[in-house]
Parts: sequence; C-alpha cells; structure tokens
Amino acid sequence: MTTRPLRIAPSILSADFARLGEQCQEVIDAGADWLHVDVMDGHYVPNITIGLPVVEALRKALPDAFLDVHLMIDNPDDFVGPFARAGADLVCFHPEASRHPHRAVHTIKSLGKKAGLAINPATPLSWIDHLAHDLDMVLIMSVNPGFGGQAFIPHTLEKIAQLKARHDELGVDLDIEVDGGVSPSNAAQLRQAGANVLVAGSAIFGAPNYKEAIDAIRQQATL
Ligand SMILES: O=C(CO)[C@H](O)[C@H](O)COP(=O)(O)O
Ligand SMILES: [Fe+2]
Repeated sequence: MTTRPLRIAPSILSADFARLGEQCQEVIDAGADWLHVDVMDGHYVPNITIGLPVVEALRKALPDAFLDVHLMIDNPDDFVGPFARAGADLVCFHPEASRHPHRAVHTIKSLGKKAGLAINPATPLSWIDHLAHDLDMVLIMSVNPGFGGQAFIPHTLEKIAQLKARHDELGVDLDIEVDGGVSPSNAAQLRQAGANVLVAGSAIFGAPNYKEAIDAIRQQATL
C-alpha cells in the first residue's frame, strides 16, 4: 500500500505512430497523468521503436506533458544525458545494461530531471539498494521488455510488495511504476501491493474510448 499519488501513464508504444502527436493529446485530454515513452534499440531488447528526435518533437508539441522515458537500450550511460536534454521529465534505464549506474543516475539528476531504474522479471531487487537514496522511481517490469500487449507475469505482484517493504526499511519514499500487461483487472492489486504509477499501452490505446479505459484503471486503483 502506498500513499504516493496515483498516476496513469499510457504507453505510446501502442499508439498509431502515423499520428503520434494527436494520439498523445487525445490520451492527455482523456485524463492521462504521464506519457510513457518506450525507447528500444534492437540490442537490449529484440525490437526497435523510437529515439531522440521523437522525444524532441513530443516536447515541442506538448510542452506541459510529463514525458516518462523508459530506455530499453544497451549502454544507457551514453544516452541518459541526450534524452534528458531532448525533453524527458524522467529518464529510466535498466541498471544491468549500464557500466556505471551511479554515474548515469547522477547525470540525469544533474540535468534537473527525475531518475528511475527498471527491474526485469528475473532481475533481483538488490540492484536498487545502493542507489535508492538517489532515485525518484523504480519501475517493476511485469512482462519481459520488448513488446506491448504481453500477458502480465503474476509473480511480479509479490515483487512490488517486496520493493515497497525494502523502501520502508531503507527509509525512502519513491514512486513505484509497474509496466506490462496492466489493465483494470489487476490495477487494484497493483496499487495495494505498492505501485502508484501504472503504465498501460494496449489496455488504453486498444480500447474504443480512451477516457473510459483510463477511468476504469483509475477507479480500480483508487484505494
Ligand atoms: O516497456 C514496455 C514493453 O517493454 C511497454 O511499456 C509495455 O509493454 C506497455 O504495453 P502493454 O500495456 O500493452 O503491456
Ligand atoms: Fe515501458
């Protein structure tokens, strides 16, 4: 259980890329709190999506939107700075893909942006311990990264609860984001376990009415 504010973050990976700006505006108008931007390089994950020019374009088109940039790339150390400068509000990377996670986190913070670490289903939570005091957010992947529309992996629910307990032990109060297979059917359990930022791609962009989809997740996750 968390007292941090609930944020619904549509993953634009499931948007129509041919009209990305409009789609972002549509989910913001429908009540989205953040926009979740999935950057994939074809190396760290077996898929290629979008990069710096798209983040720059979204920043220009949507000056008030909160851009939550999820880097699924090898060698994030070389790219956290460029993505922060391109207009990300939060830059999140996978620590096992980084040579120097501490340095990368501090690069993000030195540019005035929020920093997050992303933890895959098989990655131990201990990766977080020595950086917890420097972070703003931890992302728990509830699918293996690489694609939208995958099934939620049930054991990740317990991992969220373990992460929340660890944060309490360490005396930190961070956003906990969950990403992958999130829908109205698991939103209540996720919030109960300790997540407060819910990413949803297919459950929002695949729905006929974005406002109804966002409202349904919000309603389930409101404790
Ligand atoms: O990081 C991701 C995949 O690696 C996406 O953010 C995630 O899959 C969202 O899509 P969906 O809600 O459809 O599962
Ligand atoms: Fe993501």
